[in-house]
Amino acid sequence: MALFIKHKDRGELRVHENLDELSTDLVDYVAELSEVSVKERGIFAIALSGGSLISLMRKLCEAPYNKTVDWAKWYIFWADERVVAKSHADSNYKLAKDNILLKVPIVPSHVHSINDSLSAEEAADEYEFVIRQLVRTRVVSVSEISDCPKFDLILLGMGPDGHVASLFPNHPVLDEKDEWVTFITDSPKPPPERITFTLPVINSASNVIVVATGSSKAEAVHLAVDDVGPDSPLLPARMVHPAKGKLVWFFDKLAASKLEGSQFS
Ligand SMILES: O=C(O)[C@H](O)[C@@H](O)[C@H](O)[C@H](O)COP(=O)(O)O
Repeated sequence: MALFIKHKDRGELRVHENLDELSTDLVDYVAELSEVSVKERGIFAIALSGGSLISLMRKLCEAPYNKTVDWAKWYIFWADERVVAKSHADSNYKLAKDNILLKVPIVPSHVHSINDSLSAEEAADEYEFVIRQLVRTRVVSVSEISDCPKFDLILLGMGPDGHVASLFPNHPVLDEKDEWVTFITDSPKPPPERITFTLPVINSASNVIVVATGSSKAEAVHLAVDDVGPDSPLLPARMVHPAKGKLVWFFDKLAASKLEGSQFS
């Protein structure tokens, strides 16, 4: 049975028995956020990441969600993208397109993928420019607390090293305060060139979801969530702290097995 825990300062933790249960809860929660956002502002601006979370979102293409979600109101962005052609197997856009976007009636002009004909630096600049236009037209809201866009939902996976989006441990882009979108050319996870939302953008979102599954993520989950003290490594996932928004972690019990006081090992 799933366990939902309100952590005192790390948001809500949802620990699931298996991937099937996690996936059902995840798509249910995303569908709920979409409904609230469409009711409140007529739009749902969601930023996706790459990795295994996309296959966990596939149930969105099935009943009842394929009929009940207001797909015409969805605007899709990427919290991070690999700088490869859109047709390349490594492309996060291609991953989402093949698994979800082609299977539901999303408006093609609402899908904001990066320009794959540019260098990493140019693509990051152009993507930020696109988001600035969409903030002006209120497709994406503006944060009340920072000079940042306020996405309705940013969906993140987490690597075994605690990276989220393309923000890797000890990388200088973790300190970026001014840019909304930046780039790296030395990603430890291939491919090396990527663009990524910065921490101020992630932490200005209305909702942030982090999904982590499998035992290889257990140590990073512990370091990202538990009170580990200043001597432990500060993982990017621990820096995810939406100032006004809601943070929800979706784990399977393997990923949650090293959480303090864990009943999941
Ligand atoms: O493009 C990417 O590489 C991702 O956006 C990255 O942040 C991913 O979400 C994590 O590495 C988790 O990936 P897995 O769930 O596949 O481990």
